[in-house]
Order: sequence, then C-alpha cells, then structure tokens
Amino acid sequence: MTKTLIQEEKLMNFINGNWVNSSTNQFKEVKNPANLETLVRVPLSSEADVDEAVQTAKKAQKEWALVPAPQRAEVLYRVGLLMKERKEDLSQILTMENGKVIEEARGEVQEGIDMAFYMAGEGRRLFGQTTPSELKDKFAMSVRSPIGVVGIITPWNFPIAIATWKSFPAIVAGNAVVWKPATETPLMAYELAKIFEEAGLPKGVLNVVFGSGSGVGDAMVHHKDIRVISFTGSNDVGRDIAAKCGQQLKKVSLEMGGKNAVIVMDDADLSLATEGILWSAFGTSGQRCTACSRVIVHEDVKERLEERLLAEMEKLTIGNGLDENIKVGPIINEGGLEKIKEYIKIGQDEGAKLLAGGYSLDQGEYRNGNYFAPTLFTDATPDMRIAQEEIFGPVVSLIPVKSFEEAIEVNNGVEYGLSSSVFTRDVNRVFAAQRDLDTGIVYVNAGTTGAEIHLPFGGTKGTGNGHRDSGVAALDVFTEWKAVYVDYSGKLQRAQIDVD
Ligand SMILES: NC(=O)C1=CN([C@@H]2O[C@H](COP(=O)(O)OP(=O)(O)OC[C@H]3O[C@@H](n4cnc5c(N)ncnc54)[C@H](OP(=O)(O)O)[C@@H]3O)[C@@H](O)[C@H]2O)C=CC1
Ligand SMILES: O=C(O)CCC(=O)C(=O)O
Repeated sequence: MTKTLIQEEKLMNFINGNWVNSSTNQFKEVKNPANLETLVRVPLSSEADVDEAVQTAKKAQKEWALVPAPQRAEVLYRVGLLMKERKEDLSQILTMENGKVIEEARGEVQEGIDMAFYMAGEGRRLFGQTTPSELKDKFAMSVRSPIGVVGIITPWNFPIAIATWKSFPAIVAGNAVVWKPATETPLMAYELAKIFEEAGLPKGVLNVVFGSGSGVGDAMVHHKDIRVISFTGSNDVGRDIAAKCGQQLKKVSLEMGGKNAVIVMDDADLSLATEGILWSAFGTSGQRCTACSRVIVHEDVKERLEERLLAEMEKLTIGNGLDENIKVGPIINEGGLEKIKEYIKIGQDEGAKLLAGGYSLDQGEYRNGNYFAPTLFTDATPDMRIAQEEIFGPVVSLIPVKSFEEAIEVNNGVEYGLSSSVFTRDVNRVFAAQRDLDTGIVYVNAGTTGAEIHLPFGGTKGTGNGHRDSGVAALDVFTEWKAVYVDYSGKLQRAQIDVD
C-alpha cells in the first residue's frame, strides 16, 4: 500500500525550478533494502547537467541575496509547515528507500522540520558584530555575506536530515544551492525539492542533480563557480574532495566517519547504560556516523553488563522497518552487508570473543532483503581493527578497562572524534570526561546518538576538518565575514598610523 506514495517511475533533475531530464538518459534502479523491490529509477547525470545547474544557480543567487533575510526565512518557514503536514508520508518513503525503522524515520523527518523552523528564525538574526573604531566619527562592524553558489553532497544514511542541515542555512544566508543526493536514496531529495517548489522558493535557488559521486559529485567539486562544498560521507571520499578543493582554494566542510564509544564506569546505572548502548549500537542497524561501536567497560561490571546486553538483544525484532514492531531494519545494500561480514571474520581472527550475532539472515522472510543480526563481541583490545575501524553495521565490541583514566585514553585512541558517552554517577568524572573526551559531541548518561539541531554537529581529528553542520555554527560554512567601516568625519582619516 505504501508503495503508492511513490508516484514517479523515473526521477528528473530539478534545475531552474523545472523538472528536467538528465542529458545522458541513463538511469539506475533504486531498491528497497527490506525486500529488494524496485522503488524508482534515478538519473545518472553528467558534467553538462551540473554546469547547467550551476549557471542557473549563479544567476538566481544574485537576486536571492538581495531579498531581505526575514523574507528568505519565510520560505523556510513554509517548507517546515509543509514537511510537518507530510511527515508521515515522508517517513514511510524514507523507510522504503533507506530501510531505517519507521519510528526512526519519523525522528529523522522531524529533525528536518526542526531545522526549517530554527533556520527560519536565523533570518531575523544572522548576527554580525559592531565594535568601536580606532578613529573618531567612524563606525565599524562585521556582517555575514552569502558566498554564492554552494555545492552540497549528502549520504544515504540520513537522506533528509543532513540535506536540511546544509541547504537550510545556505539558503537563509542568501546562497543558491546545487545538491547531489546519494544515489541510493534519491526520493527524499525529490520530495524536499517538491516542497521547496510549493513553498515558493524562487527558481534556481535550489537545484538537485542526481547522479554518481564520480560523475556528478566530482564535477561539482571541480566546478569553478561552486565556491563551497559541504560534504557528509566516508573518509576516503572526503579526503579526496578536500585535496581537490585545496588545489582550487575552495572552501570545504567535511563530516565523515566515527568510531564512537560508550564508557560504562563501575558506578553506572547498568540498566540505563544497557538501554543507551542498545539504542545507539543497533538503531539504524548501526549505520549512523554517531553509532556506538565500542563499549569501554570497567572490568568490575563487565560480566553484569554482558548479561544485560545479551538478554535485551534477544528481544530485538529484525525485519521490514515499515512494521511498527520491528526494531532493527535492513542494511542499505549488498556491499554494506559484505563489509560487515568481513569485520566479523576479522574480529574472530583477532581473538575477540563473539557473544551474539555475527551472521546475516537470508532464510524465509529475510530471503529478499539485506539483514544482519545484531552482534556483540567482548574482550576486544583497543588496537584490534574491530575496535579501530568504522564498520557501519549492527556490531559492537566490549573493551574492558581498569580505570576511568584508561577509559578516556582508549576512547581517544582512534583516528575519529565524532561522539562519545559516559555512564557514571560521579559528578567529578562527568566534568572531567566532558573536558577530556576528544570528540565533537559528548553525552553523559545517554547513548552516542540523538543530536539536537540547534547545537553544532561534527567531530574532531579524522571525522572532519573543523567545520560544523547544524546550530549557528553551520552559518560559518555558508557565509564570509565582511568587515565594514563607515567614516562620517567628512575628512580622510588614516588608521594604522603611529599617533604618538
Ligand atoms: N560525520 C557525519 O556527519 C556523517 C558521516 N557519515 C559517513 O558517511 C559514510 C556512509 O555514507 P556513504 O554514502 O557510503 O559515503 P560516500 O562517501 O560513499 O558517499 C557520500 C556522498 O558522496 C558521493 N560521492 C562518492 N564519491 C564521490 C566523489 N569522488 N566525489 C564527490 N562525491 C562523491 C556519494 O555519491 P553516490 O551516492 O552516488 O555514491 C554520496 O552522495 C560513513 O562512513 C559515515 O560515517 C554519514 C553520515 C553523517
Ligand atoms: O545520531 C545522530 O545524532 C545523528 C546521526 C547522523 O546524522 C548520522 O549518522 O549521519
């Protein structure tokens, strides 16, 4: 019944406010990971399509930048209202194309709605600074200026939320956007573009070009008129994009992988910790950049935690996320499934003890989908590959430690720095942990996922390059600071001279 929500058989690009065919006439089938049913065909566009979108965006941006920011914000406000009105349909389509369970899909769509209203508010803020001048009768201030055409490249795991984290601040700040969504999940992009169209966004301010990373994504990275690239995805691709942008002196914001840990101290509420681990390790089938894939546990509570986790894992229902009773949905595709299987073998070869899961499900009702059982390793050591590398699946490894200090060291001993969490009742440890955990996000007595949109989202070290999505911080990616001096003395005054 829900498949009827998808009205198109083939998608088109959205350029200059029109739905247009790609120049290649080539398509890829998009499948529902829960049953491998074909949902839609997505165009594989070309460099020429990217160029058309950029030229149109460039023209539209000049006008858009002159629209007062509070009016730009009104469009976002209407986008938020429309998203809210269509929340259930959007959530079901999201579950079909991505596989995440329906309650999580609703949560993701809600993030987009929240972002729309939050960024609409920015239209009446977009604060700059005023500051005294060194000279008499002179006024000094700094203002945020739009940058021009921005390119956003988004992944499949949060196909609507991440797009809103990037496109909403870009648009409210007066930029025009060219967006390449992940090929696996084009339907959310199609739906969001339709909503923008209905909300009255002027033609050309948002353009969507579907296609592969190596085709469309790379063409965007190299296009001289795209002045910023905001990317979320894997580390390899992010590094490559950063190098190419560096050569062109193009601003680039990167949000990449994670190897996030929950620390469970000897004084923790174990029932709460179990719940936090379960939700952040197996929610979205572990396919979150913030997913918990390590549990750093004090040796005194290790066995009790293992028992609790095993008992709760048995209750996890696996299947098609459209069923409200399902807790763990499928893996996005065959490639993702294979990668997880490889890591199970690596973990076993390294000597970690497999306590639960470790296999894919391919019989009976699971025959036509990409399902993997929630998996628990224990007695992993910090240097093992399963404790260092991003798996992007429902696999979590317990690493025993002897002290709080060791726990912090193990947490920080990975190349990534996105999210971390500590379960403890000791207020001194809470404050020391939030200071010493080298991650962009720290949770206390909660799992590693569940970011709120008005706080900065991103990580340290190999997770990014110092920029942030979400919150006011996102505006820094999509604006340039301009310093403005107004001299009203009526004479030429010179700063930077020695007045003594
Ligand atoms: N830190 C964060 O905020 C987040 C990080 N992630 C990370 O994303 C990864 C999973 O996403 P996944 O989609 O597999 O990542 P990828 O890096 O493969 O893809 C991300 C996006 O980049 C595009 N792309 C691929 N190659 C290129 C290229 N050479 N030039 C330009 N664009 C390109 C992809 O296109 P196409 O779809 O066509 O391949 C897709 O739109 C995980 O590592 C996860 O940790 C995910 C979410 C949040
Ligand atoms: O879990 C969160 O807080 C957000 C996760 C996310 O955006 C991601 O994994 O891409």
